[in-house]
Amino acid sequence: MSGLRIFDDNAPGAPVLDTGDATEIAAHLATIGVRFERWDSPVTLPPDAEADAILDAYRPYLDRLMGETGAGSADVIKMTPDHPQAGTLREKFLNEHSHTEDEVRFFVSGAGHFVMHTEGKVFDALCTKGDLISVPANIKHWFDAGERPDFIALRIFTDQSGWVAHFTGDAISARFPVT
Ligand SMILES: CSCCC(=O)/C(O)=C/O
Ligand SMILES: [Fe+2]
Ligand code: NI
Repeated sequence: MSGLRIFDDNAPGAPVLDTGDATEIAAHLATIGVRFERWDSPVTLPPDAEADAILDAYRPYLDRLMGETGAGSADVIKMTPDHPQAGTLREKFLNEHSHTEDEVRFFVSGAGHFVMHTEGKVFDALCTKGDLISVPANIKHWFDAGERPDFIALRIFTDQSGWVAHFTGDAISARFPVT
């Protein structure tokens, strides 16, 4: 189930809000400019579907999203517990960073935490199958799907160079473990 916990950024372990209600999640995230939607999409795919088949199946949704956001490209990220780069990618995404474009992701399956750090607060959004999240450009954040990541997500890019992160050097994610 999707969820949201909000903390003061100097008080890990003591959430000021903890909810699993999608309407409440969306409303709280909207206060920091984050778009969150749960999509009841009719798409069904075999668990071993290739990236191209996933992109094709979601093409109508992607076209609409890309039209709305002005994005130019989309890809699929698929993480499994035995992915050879699971550890390396986890380290990379766990370091607090920002992007110069909105980070738009749709969870086709599985789950992961997007954690935003802004206005003296930490917003830990647990995204699960069917969730769309858009983290605005320049908001500090990190991502964690744990030691055994298991998710497929669509990623939508405006930046022609693909995934470009600006790391803050703050080790805050170690103080706010989410998995
Ligand atoms: C679920 S997509 C992988 C994470 C990612 O691209 C990112 O920028 C996290 O902040
Ligand atoms: Fe990011
Ligand atoms: Ni978790």
